[in-house]
Amino acid sequence: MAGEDKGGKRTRGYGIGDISTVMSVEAVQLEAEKIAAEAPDPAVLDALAGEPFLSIDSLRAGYGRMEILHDFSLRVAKGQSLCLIGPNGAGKSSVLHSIFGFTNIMGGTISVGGRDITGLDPNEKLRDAGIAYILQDNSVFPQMTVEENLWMGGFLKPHPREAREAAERVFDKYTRLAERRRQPARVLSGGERRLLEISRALVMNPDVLLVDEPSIGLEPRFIDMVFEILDDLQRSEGKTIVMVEQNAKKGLEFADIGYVLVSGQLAKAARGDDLLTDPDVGRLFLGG
Ligand SMILES: Nc1ncnc2c1ncn2[C@@H]1O[C@H](COP(=O)(O)OP(=O)(O)OP(=O)(O)O)[C@@H](O)[C@H]1O
Repeated sequence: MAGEDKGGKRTRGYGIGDISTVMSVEAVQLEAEKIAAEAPDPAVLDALAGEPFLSIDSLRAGYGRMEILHDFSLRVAKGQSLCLIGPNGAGKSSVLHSIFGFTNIMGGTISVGGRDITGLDPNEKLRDAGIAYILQDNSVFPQMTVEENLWMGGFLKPHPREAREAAERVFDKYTRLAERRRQPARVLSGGERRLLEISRALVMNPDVLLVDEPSIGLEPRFIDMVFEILDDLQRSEGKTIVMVEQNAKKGLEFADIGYVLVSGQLAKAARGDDLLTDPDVGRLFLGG
C-alpha cells in the first residue's frame, strides 16, 4: 500500500514515480537477491536481440580494484532499445560506464557491429565507434548559449566548421531549440535542457545512445516528451538505445528488452512488456 512502510524505514525506493515508500531500499535489496539466484540462460539474451549489434560477454568491471559487475552479458540489436532496472547500487550506471570506457575492465569483452571495442577510451568510443553517453546529471553548460552547447557536442570533429554544420542538422530536427539558439542554456526549462543534452549527443551522429536516467528530476509532462524523443530516435533514425531508468514502469513500457540487475549480476531478461507483468518486478520495482 502506498505510504505504508513495510521495510521498517521510510526511504527512497522504487515505484511508479521517483519516490516510493512501498518497500525500503534494504527490503528491495534482500528480496532482489532471492530472484538473482535464477540468472537467465545466455540463450535467452540471444533470442531477445536476434542479430546483436552491441554485445557484452562475461564482463567483469569496476572502479580501481573493486569489481562491481560480475560475469555480466548483454545483447541488443541495431535499432532496438534495452532498459536496465534494479535496486540502488546494483551497477546499472556502471554498465553504461563500462560500455563508454569509464570503468576498469577486468575481464570479458564489449563489441559493436562485430568490432571489439573493449579497450577503447571514451573519446575513441564516441569518435570511432559511434557510441554516445547522455549523462544522468544536469550536464548542459548553463552560461553558454544553446548553440554553443551543441557545438561542444562536436568537439571531436577535426574542424570546428564540421561541428557547426552537424549542429545545424540537429537544429533542423529540433526547431524548438533552434528558436532559442542564442539564449543561455540556463534559461531553458527542465525538459528543454534534457532535449539539449540529447541533441548535443546527436551532433556526432552516434549509432548507440547510452541514456542514464532520462526522467530524473523532470515534471511528468517533460518525462513523456523525453520518452517520445527517444522513441522517435529509435523508430525513425534506427538508433540503438541502452537506458538506465529508476522509473521502471516508464522504462519498461518504452524498451523492447528489459534486464533486471542485482548486485552486479543479471537476474532477469525478457521483453520489456513481459517484465512489466512479471510478479517479482511488479512487487519490487513497480509498487506492487
Ligand atoms: N566512479 C566511481 N568510483 C567508485 N565507485 C563507484 C563509482 N561509480 C559507482 N560506484 C560504485 O559502484 C556501485 C554501483 O553503482 P552504480 O551507480 O553503477 O549503481 P546503480 O545501479 O546505477 O545505482 P543507482 O540506481 O543508485 O543510481 C556502487 O557501490 C557505487 O558506489
